[in-house]
Amino acid sequence: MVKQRTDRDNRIVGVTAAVIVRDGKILIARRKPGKKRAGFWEFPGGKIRDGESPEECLRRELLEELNIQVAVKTFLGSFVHSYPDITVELKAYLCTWTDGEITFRDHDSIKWVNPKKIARFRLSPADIPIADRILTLLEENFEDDNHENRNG
Ligand SMILES: Nc1nc2c([nH]c(=O)n2[C@@H]2O[C@H](COP(=O)(O)OP(=O)(O)OP(=O)(O)O)[C@@H](O)[C@H]2O)c(=O)[nH]1
Repeated sequence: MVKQRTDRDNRIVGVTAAVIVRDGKILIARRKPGKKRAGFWEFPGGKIRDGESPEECLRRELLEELNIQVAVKTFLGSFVHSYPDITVELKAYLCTWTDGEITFRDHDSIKWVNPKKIARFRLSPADIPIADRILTLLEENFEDDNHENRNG
């Protein structure tokens, strides 16, 4: 069996990731110097605290990290990834930005990107399956739209 590195209690650490969509673009944020995986782009979010739901975690983290309020919508999937220091289970949700102006705390830059161009950015490795999931959903919607157009 492959040995996974986990937290002190030998757990996989649950982490939330918000895929915030606006005008067809999604928000990515770059981890600031001094943080683990500094310089990598990720979806904002963070570690789920004991007793907290992923949705509560996202609302708390987005307020703490970016100073914005979000509505948590669709669950996109959950992806486990092992780094040398931690194993995370990243739980991704589509979110919409409902209030507040963005200011950063844990990041040094943010970008709104066309999901089709996301591969140009050096994403945290755990986020790559999320980006793939978003692209698959976009393709499925495109196919659905084409299907509807053809049939009605
Ligand atoms: N927030 C966030 N963390 C991610 C993503 N992808 C990914 O691998 N991670 C990893 O998941 C862990 C979450 O850490 P974090 O630093 O954002 O969370 P936090 O603020 O709650 O914890 P902290 O107070 O220990 O820094 C880090 O090891 C981070 O590198 C992502 O898309 N968003």
